[in-house]
Amino acid sequence: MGPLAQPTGSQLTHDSGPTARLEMTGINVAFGGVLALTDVSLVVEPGQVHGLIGPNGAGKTTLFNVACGLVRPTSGRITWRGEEMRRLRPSQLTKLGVARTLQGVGLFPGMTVLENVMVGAHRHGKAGFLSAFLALPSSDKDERLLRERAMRALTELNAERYAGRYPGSLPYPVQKRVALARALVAEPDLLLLDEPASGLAEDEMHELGELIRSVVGRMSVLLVEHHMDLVMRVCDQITVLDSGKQIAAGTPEQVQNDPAVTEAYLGDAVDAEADAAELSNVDGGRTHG
Ligand SMILES: Nc1ncnc2c1ncn2[C@@H]1O[C@H](COP(=O)(O)OP(=O)(O)OP(=O)(O)O)[C@@H](O)[C@H]1O
Repeated sequence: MGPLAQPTGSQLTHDSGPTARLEMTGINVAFGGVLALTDVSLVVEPGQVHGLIGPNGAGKTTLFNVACGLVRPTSGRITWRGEEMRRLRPSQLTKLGVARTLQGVGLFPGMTVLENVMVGAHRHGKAGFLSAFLALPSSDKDERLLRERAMRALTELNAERYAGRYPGSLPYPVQKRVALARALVAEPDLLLLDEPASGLAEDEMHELGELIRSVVGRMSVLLVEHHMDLVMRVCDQITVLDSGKQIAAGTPEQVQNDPAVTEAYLGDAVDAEADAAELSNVDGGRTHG
């Protein structure tokens, strides 16, 4: 389920107004015997950046995947623009005004950067996804418009000079920018970002933060991210998960000052330290024993 699902009502049309609100309520997800999410609720308000944070294994990616329809919750309710969603196919995301970037970059290796971004523009191009994908636009005019939109998106991401290159020949941070251009070119009302800053250098992360803030007038954003400074800088609201449960929610300031959050992260750090100590003992044993 998720915005990928068909609305149970009749409205499938584009609505970029203030009703563009994603609401997930009482979400439970079980993978076999593992409870990945227990009674989690989260609302992405129109025009806001909502951060989703938590230590490793907290359930962030699972909730993100619920929001984009890749994981079907065991129970719970998802509404998008006031319409309850039921089971749907990922191909419907764009039509519903939702775009996402996943942890992996996910570009098509056999297509140029420009063609990759053109694929993302199909929501607005009359030529349609299949035509764009097969490079068979229904008309020269359609193709020209599609190209112009894609170039504009690449320019916004400062990646226009790579338009004719193939993704595999580009550094990882550039590939990430192209993936973001592909998501933005559809002009979504909701942008879902899963760890967009991973693998980025400090200055690139700063640029990413500015970019996220710059699109907020046009869309809302759900951001899963480990880099706390980025999250605290760009988010209006934050939900914190730990072991599949929501342990805090609020503004960056509220969340930062919440003892439950400190404890969850501290616990994680202490575990990591213990693991590291254990590892160094093992290593020491092997080397010197
Ligand atoms: N497909 C799956 N099958 C079984 N268990 C899964 C699956 N996906 C996730 N899990 C489990 O669900 C829990 C939540 O995982 P999830 O990846 O959502 O956490 P996360 O907060 O995104 O972690 P990280 O920050 O390490 O990416 C973990 O215990 C994980 O092992």
